[in-house]
Amino acid sequence: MALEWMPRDNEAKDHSLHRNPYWSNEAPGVIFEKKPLTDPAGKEVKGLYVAWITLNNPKQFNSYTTDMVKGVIAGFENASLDRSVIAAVFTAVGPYAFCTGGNTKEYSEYYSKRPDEYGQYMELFNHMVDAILGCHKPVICRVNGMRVAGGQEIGLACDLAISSDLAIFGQAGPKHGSSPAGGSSDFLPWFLTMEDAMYNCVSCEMWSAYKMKMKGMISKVVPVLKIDGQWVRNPMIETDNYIKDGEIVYGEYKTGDALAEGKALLKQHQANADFELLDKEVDKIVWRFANLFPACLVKSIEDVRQKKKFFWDTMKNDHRHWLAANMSGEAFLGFGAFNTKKITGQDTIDFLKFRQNVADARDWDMEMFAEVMGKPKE
Ligand SMILES: CC(C)(COP(=O)(O)OP(=O)(O)OC[C@H]1O[C@@H](n2cnc3c(N)ncnc32)[C@H](O)[C@@H]1OP(=O)(O)O)[C@@H](O)C(=O)NCCC(=O)NCCSC(=O)C1=CCCCC1=O
Repeated sequence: MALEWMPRDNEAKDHSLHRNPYWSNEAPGVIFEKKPLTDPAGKEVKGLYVAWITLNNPKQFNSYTTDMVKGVIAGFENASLDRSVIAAVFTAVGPYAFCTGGNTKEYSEYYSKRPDEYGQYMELFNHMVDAILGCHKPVICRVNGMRVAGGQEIGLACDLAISSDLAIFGQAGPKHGSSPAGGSSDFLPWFLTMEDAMYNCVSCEMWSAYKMKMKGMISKVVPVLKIDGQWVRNPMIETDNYIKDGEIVYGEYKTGDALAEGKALLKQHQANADFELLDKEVDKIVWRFANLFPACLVKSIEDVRQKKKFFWDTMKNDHRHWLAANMSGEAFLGFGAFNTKKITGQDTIDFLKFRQNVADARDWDMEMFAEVMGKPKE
């Protein structure tokens, strides 16, 4: 006799935390989808899914608004708790950007000079990073375009990145009034050498996908331009040569006429980018994961993730407080300058004048701020 006599409740419970209030197909928003798992021949596997969490704000380069942050949290928390989900894919709409971070319009027009409001926002932002790092499914960043600022931070929180070769990677904070304290300063030194992490974090220079692949920050780069039926690698980036005149040129921007030609070709074709190869690579990884023991897989992933979490968990509350305070000073100026670039014709402040004012121990009042901001054009 077995144990049939023991009372059992066999009705499957619903563990999903969220009922999609922050998901929508309307931009700006976050799209949450459960796509069927497919085998290498493209055949659907019954009852198993991949959760796709898609940032949908292409007009503003998929920057996340406050409500979108909530949508991302809901997406990862539901994916984590869904027993039919194999992996989560984090991506965005369109051929230009995965994400360029916080929405600078919201930052400038609402959060600047409201430090407590921004502190509350940062709690949501930190929760978004925690939801990615805490998702009990493998998380793949499908980098459909540039991954900049907070976009780089939420991308680095993912377990693996597969990238379009048109993507660029970097930070924008020190140029536009913030610091890469949404994860990059904690994660990047794990991905790159300390020297590279330092420079990429602070310089606001954008590095190509090929360069980042070479440096080990992402898993795979694929072309997305298909011209006359042929895949064409990013025409602005050197990929055919490794060394020129004793310098590593692979992954660097071309120069002179070659760069101008590349730019023109990109301008002509980027809008019609084809993500077939990108999706194939994502599917390949998901299929590999689907054919591993789920518990052993996620335990292994979370053991590696823990190293990223170590510094993030140590620093995240401090980041929240500093970023809140900063919203009344440099962030007011930096995001204000970027947000008013169409009014003034310049997207940054006059940094040297600002430093001169600081050197003269000037009060940080609106008079001093006005001296360094652009002026409305006639
Ligand atoms: C370098 C850029 C990312 C790309 O430059 P470029 O290719 O020249 O494109 P643009 O013409 O600048 O941008 C195209 C349109 O998109 C709008 N846009 C771009 N990014 C944002 C954004 N983040 N929010 C809102 N709108 C955005 C841009 O205004 C253009 O619109 P238009 O109407 O003119 O067509 C460059 O775009 C850039 O530097 N963007 C700003 C990046 C930025 O500062 N992000 C916020 C950084 S701070 C952050 O993310 C943080 C995260 C958590 C921790 C704290 C924190 O600060």
